[in-house]
Order: sequence, then structure tokens, then C-alpha cells
Amino acid sequence: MIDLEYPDLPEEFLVHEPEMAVADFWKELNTFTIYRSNHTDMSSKYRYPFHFPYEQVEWPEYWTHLFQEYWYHSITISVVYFIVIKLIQKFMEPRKPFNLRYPLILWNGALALFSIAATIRFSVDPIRSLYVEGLYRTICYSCHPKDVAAFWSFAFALSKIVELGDTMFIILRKRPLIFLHYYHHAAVLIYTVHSGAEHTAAGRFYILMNYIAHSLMYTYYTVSAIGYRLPKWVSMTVTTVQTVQMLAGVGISYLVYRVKTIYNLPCQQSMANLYLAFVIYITFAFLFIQFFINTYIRNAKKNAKKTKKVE
Ligand SMILES: CC(C)(COP(=O)(O)OP(=O)(O)OC[C@H]1O[C@@H](n2cnc3c(N)ncnc32)[C@H](O)[C@@H]1OP(=O)(O)O)[C@@H](O)C(=O)NCCC(=O)NCCSC(=O)CC(=O)O
Repeated sequence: MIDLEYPDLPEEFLVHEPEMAVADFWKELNTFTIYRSNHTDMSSKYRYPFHFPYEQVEWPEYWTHLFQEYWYHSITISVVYFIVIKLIQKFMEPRKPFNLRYPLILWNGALALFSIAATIRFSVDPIRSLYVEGLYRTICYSCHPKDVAAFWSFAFALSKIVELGDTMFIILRKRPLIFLHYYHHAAVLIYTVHSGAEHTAAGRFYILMNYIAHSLMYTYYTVSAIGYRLPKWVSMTVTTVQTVQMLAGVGISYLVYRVKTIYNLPCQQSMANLYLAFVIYITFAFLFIQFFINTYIRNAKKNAKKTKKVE
């Protein structure tokens, strides 16, 4: 364990623009203006008391600039992802599905362990920040770019590229691929990279919620891949946690919206990023509620009818 020493926060981390017309959305989406005014440090005061040797981002200035300069390539990756899915689906049409049982266990198991470790380490930041600094600073002042939470935020962004691999398993095993799945994977990648570019402060809640949901989801998929059929209440619980995450995302974004527009206070989240958050969380909430109704209510009714007919 290493004691942390923090240098003064460099100016490029003070990324914020206080007001923006909706009409300028597309222009501003690509403009990470540096917030200067009288606020010299938009990073949270809370710091982890210690970190493990690997838990610090090397050259955070370099990565921040890279994200700012090339964030739109997350859209390129998403488009390529979509084309590759379609091509592999075509390729698989005349072929038998691959079994991939062991790679699937390893894949989901590794992502489950990663998500659990990340939840344990990352959760310290929003919880302590809420306790020490209160709600406003927690949603509006991002973590220090050299702190442990920044490392897990960076790992979060990278994991969104890795997770595109989930889809490869589905299509190579010729399992049904639903819109929710690939829309979710592509949209989350774009939003995460855009947020990484401007160090979105409320991201500490978005990230924590997703790490928690993924700890449950990948554990569920690991156990399923091993061959256990889990009771329905387990999958219902996972879907409920995912849906609550989306609704809470809308709520947190609304809080930031109020801080920025009604109270006119500085906040480390641009309006463009905030609008993206609304679009993504609202569509996810809608799709997950629809998934819940179709999977657990409609299908249950259909199955009940079928069993009655057989009797
Ligand atoms: C309970 C759920 C987690 C899973 O519902 P499913 O309908 O997919 O559950 P299921 O048991 O029928 O599994 C479907 C098949 O996909 C296999 N499968 C295995 N690993 C997978 C993986 N990493 N991603 C997607 N599917 C996977 C399962 O083993 C199973 O194969 P077999 O048929 O052989 O048993 C649900 O809440 C859900 O998220 N459904 C949406 C579908 C989805 O793709 N979700 C992941 C991305 S959304 C996400 O990640 C949200 C978030 O950010 O929190």
C-alpha cells in the first residue's frame, strides 16, 4: 500500500461550461471548454487514505486529452461493432452454433470478479464524498484525477469496450440477440467515453450503480453458463436492479439540471453531456421496463395458458 501524494490540479481538468443553448448541442458536444471563472478547483476534497500499487492512472493529462480529442471514435467503434454483428450473424446462418461453454464461464466469471472488486473499491468515493462534502459537491465536483476513484473510472471506460465481447458469445452460440442488448452496449460506450473526456462529476453515481448491477448480472450469467437454472426471482431481481439503475440515472441527472439551471451553480458536467445522460437513461429505463413486462409477466401468462391446455 502506498500513501497518496497529490499535486495541484492541472488546469486541463477544470472542464466545464456553465450554460449552453440546446441548439448548440452538436457543436458543444465536441467542445470541452475549460472552466476558469473564480472556481479554481472543481475536484472533490475527499481522497482515499491509501491505494494499492496499480490503483492510479499514469499520465492522467495524456488520457484526458486523448479522450477529448478522439471521443467521437467511440461512435466509430459502435458502428463497426454493429456491422461486425451483422456480418457474423450472416456467416453463422448456415452453420451450427458453437458450444463455447468454458470460454463463456471464464468470460462472465472474469467480468463478475472485476465488477465486484470495482464496486468494493469505487463505492468508497461517492459514499465518503456524500458524508464529508454533501450532495452538491458529490454530484458537481469530480474525483481527483490521481485518486483511486479515477483509476476505477478509467477501468470502467475500458471495460465498456471489452464488454462488446458479450455480443460475440450470443451470436456465435446463435442465441436471440435483442435490440436492448446491442443498443445498450453501444450507447453506454459512447456516453462513458464522452463523460471521461470531461470528468463528469455525477459519473461517480452512474459508475457505482453500473458496477453494482454488473456484479449481479455477470455472476448470474456465470452461474447460468455453468449449467444451473436459477429460480425466476433471481433473474427478476437482476432486471429490477438494472431498471432502478436507469430510473435513478434520470433522477440524478435531473438534480444536476436543477443545480445548473435553477441555482446557477458551477457543476462539472456540460449541458451536452447532461442531455446525453437524459436520452440514454430514459431510453434504457423504457427498454428495461418493456423487457420486464414481456419476460416475466406476458411470458408467464402464456406459459400458464399452455399448461392449462395440456391438462
Ligand atoms: C436477467 C438478465 C440479466 C438476463 O436476461 P436474459 O434474458 O439474457 O437471461 P437468460 O438467462 O435467458 O440468458 C440468455 C442467454 O444468454 C447467455 N449469456 C451468457 N452470457 C451472456 C452475456 N454476458 N450477455 C448476454 N447473454 C449472455 C445466457 O447464458 C443465456 O444462454 P442460454 O440460452 O444458453 O442459457 C436481464 O435482466 C437482462 O439484462 N436482459 C437483457 C439482455 C441482455 O443482453 N442484458 C445484458 C446487457 S444490459 C446491461 O448490461 C444493463 C446494465 O448496464 O446494467
